[in-house]
Amino acid sequence: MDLYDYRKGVLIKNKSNIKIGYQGIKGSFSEEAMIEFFGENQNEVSYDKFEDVFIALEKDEIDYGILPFENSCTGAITAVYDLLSKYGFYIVGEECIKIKQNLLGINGSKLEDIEEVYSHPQGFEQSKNFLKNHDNLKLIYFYNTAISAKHVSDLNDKSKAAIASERAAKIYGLDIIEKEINDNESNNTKFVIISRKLELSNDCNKMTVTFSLDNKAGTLYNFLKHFAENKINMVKIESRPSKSRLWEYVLYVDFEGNINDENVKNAINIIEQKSKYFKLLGCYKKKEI
Ligand SMILES: O=C(O)C(=O)C[C@]1(C(=O)O)C=C[C@@H](O)C=C1
Repeated sequence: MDLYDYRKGVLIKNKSNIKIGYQGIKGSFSEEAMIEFFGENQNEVSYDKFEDVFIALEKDEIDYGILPFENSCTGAITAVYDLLSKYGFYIVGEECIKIKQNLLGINGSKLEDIEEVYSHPQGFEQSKNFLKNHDNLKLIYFYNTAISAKHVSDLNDKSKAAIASERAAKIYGLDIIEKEINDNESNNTKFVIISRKLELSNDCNKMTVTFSLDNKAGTLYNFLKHFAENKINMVKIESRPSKSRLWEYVLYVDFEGNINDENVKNAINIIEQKSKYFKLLGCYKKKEI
């Protein structure tokens, strides 16, 4: 496909009167990331599962979805990569928020009372050290950290706790039994804003492309050298099983630049010609932290 075909995408998103979908309920980190990116009082729709956000976008029920993409300690949220490829949507923005996990219980409950803890798998994964030191706790995997907090509040039982944010504690009237139990102090999650259409603008300074490789010696080097030769700063590579052919992979590469930069055009033109499958997933504004 000629690079210029990509410009059929919408130019610069119009942020008024839009419907935004996220996974979870009020008090989830996804909702927090949505507020950070789009601002307060948006026309928001919440869903139980990541895939529900994709389905809603496909059905035109929402204009954008916001989903977690990578945690600074636990790595890629691979389910979201796979859904992005399944539904063929685009990345139009990114947000990054600091994640502080807390052990929450109903009013008056103490650590000694807790027997069962509810959270999203990421909540447990990010609080491994705390949980290792309290291995009597039974962990119950739940859709989302905030849904866990609400559930504990509804159960109104001193033996139940949730791992979730301070904001979720406030919203669902829970006490913080143990503050900031995440293993790493600089625990951040990057979120992507997804859309049915590609959006391009001159102030975009980060891009994501996805492509597949032949399983032959030197193929990856032969692809990646085009980034180096064009002096492009690559910021991330993620590899996911292609799912259509056994032991074949699809690469997701993030790099700095804009689709209109000559060096970017050179590199991605060559990579596109050489790869069996290629897609420009997005050209968006990098979140500076
Ligand atoms: O459970 C939430 O509150 C979410 O928004 C989901 C999610 C995730 O899937 O990674 C988002 C950010 C944090 O890393 C923990 C959980």
